[in-house]
Amino acid sequence: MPDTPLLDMVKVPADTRGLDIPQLKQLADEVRAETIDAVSVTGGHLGAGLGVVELTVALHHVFETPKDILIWDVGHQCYPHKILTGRRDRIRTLRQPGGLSGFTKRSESEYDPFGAAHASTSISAALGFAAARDQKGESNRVVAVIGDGSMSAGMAYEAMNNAAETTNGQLMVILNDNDMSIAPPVGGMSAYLAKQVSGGAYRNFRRFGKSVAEHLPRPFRNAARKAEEYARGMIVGGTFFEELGFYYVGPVDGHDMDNLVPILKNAAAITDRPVVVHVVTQKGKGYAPAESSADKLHAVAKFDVVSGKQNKSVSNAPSYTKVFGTELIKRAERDPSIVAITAAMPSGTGLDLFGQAFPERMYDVGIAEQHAVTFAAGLAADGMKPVCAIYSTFLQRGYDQVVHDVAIQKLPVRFAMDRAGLVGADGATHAGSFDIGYMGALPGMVLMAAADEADLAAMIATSLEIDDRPSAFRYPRGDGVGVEIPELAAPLEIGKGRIVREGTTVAILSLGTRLQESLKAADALAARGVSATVADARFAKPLDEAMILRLAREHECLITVEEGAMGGFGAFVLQLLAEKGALDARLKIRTLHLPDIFQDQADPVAMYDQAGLNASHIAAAALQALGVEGARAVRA
Ligand SMILES: Cc1ncc(C[n+]2csc(CCOP(=O)(O)OP(=O)(O)O)c2C)c(N)n1
Ligand SMILES: CC(=O)[C@@H](O)[C@H](O)COP(=O)(O)O
Ligand SMILES: [Mg+2]
Repeated sequence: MPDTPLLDMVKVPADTRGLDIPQLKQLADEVRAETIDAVSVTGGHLGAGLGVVELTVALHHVFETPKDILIWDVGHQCYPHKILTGRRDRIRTLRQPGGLSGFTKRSESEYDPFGAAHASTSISAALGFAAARDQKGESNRVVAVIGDGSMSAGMAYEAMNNAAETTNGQLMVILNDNDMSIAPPVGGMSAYLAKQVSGGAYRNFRRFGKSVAEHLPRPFRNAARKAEEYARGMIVGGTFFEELGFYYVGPVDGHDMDNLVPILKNAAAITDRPVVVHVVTQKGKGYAPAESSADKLHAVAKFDVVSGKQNKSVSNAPSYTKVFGTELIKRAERDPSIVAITAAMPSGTGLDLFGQAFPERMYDVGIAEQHAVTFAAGLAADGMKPVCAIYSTFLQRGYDQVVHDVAIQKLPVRFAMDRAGLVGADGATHAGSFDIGYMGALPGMVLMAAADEADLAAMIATSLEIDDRPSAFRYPRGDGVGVEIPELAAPLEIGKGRIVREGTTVAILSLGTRLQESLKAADALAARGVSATVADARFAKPLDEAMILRLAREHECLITVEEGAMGGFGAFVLQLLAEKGALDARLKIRTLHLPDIFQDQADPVAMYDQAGLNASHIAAAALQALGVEGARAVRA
């Protein structure tokens, strides 16, 4: 590599515009090395970013960002983009408290015109920008970069379907086809794209240049018609996109700067209709440990650059995800009607284990949560026991389907909601904050929250026995607390909580894994001479009315604690007490829940501290409610 690193001179994309192709190639090499080094100290998403290094350099070279709009789908591949857009000095704060987000974020930079993290939103957002430019008479280009995996979501088609009649040539969609999602891609679109790519060598610049001619203003077109040959393959391929009114260009080698730059320039010259440029890349490109890894190092812990060895934290308790996967296998061995559905997250949900055991009974529907839910509803309607495993945050994508296709029809779909509560480094976009409210509001829904891994096993058993209505159980990202899990957990009595510790003055009513902190809070209160009962609600719906009314009746103070936003469990308890006339001046109540803000990334414990949901906060809330002096300074 030449002496003077170009990356030291390139602070923002404008600094790349005077570079020639060899220099752009050098810059790409430097950006790739910087990305690998940065992620080795921060952890995060690696494979996707490595796959778009050349594309990122070429896009910022060809388009005048930030005036031209560049929107990354999901945004997990945006680290090279951040390095090139004035954030190289902070790239080693990625996903750290107070540091750079692991995804694109409007508040972080003018080069991030639209935030991401949930997949398949980029074309809709880009179309919005394009339509706005049309309205304002501005001619800047708008570019959306979307991966092949993210093209499996309905939202991408909704936008493609709408594009041709919503804007003229402002919109360009770069389809980043690396033939990977987190796992290998699934579905017809993936097969279609593979066919496009397999149709011979990638198109190159020499032939494409002439084909643009027919899209040039008329005076130039005749000159172009003299050209001996239009690049038929460059134009005719991509029928699917052409039918949607797009001009299809590709497939193009996304690592070949010699062709990528001129092709992007030519595609940018097409202004009479939206353009899709089908770029073929390799996820994990340029880093051997990523290239050889099955998941192309989609997400990594901190690692040693030379060996690729990750410093993964070791715990003697299994993760909740592992417990879910293992328990479901046990149940499926005994019940052939059990089938499992994931929306492109087999390893994240633990269903990869289930899929190995029962390949015919595990469905990966791609990034398609809406479809996953209604597909599960169809399975349930025809007598199967579908377990739909979708992260709490991603289930938001399929909520109307939960209401309309599952709950109203009282279909016994089982929802395994992993990543419930705060998730840490992925920050606000991935927090499972809202499912208690949005699932608990549905008539007939049985909604459970595991306090530990043994509870999770029992809730899986409980859910599988519920055949007359939908049920859901939530559990957090990360490891359990190390309690023993029975070989075959007994199902719970629906709507029944449990008293874990008897006391007299304060009742702490916990839902989910805040139980451990609630018990520590009771100890802290005891040290201050205050006796506390600790109860595990287990069910957010139906509530254990008898237990809750008794707690209210027999204690001076009632504290509810949940790993969810306001309008969830605490609200349900308050509504119950109000309806039963159990709210009176004697009873002092505090509902502890996630704060009414979107919390940025940090370590989960620190985030729960910020949220006021650790033991010291629970104890302080009780003392403050009781009017005890110095309530705030409780050391738990
Ligand atoms: C709605 C939604 N569902 C699931 C995910 C989890 N997820 C993040 S990246 C990814 C795979 C994306 O594949 P692709 O678009 O091909 O990008 P690549 O990683 O291959 O660059 C998935 C499933 C998500 N971010 N959003
Ligand atoms: C980018 C994305 O959405 C996924 O990769 C997500 O970050 C996975 O989250 P977990 O690491 O909790 O499985
Ligand atoms: Mg992909």
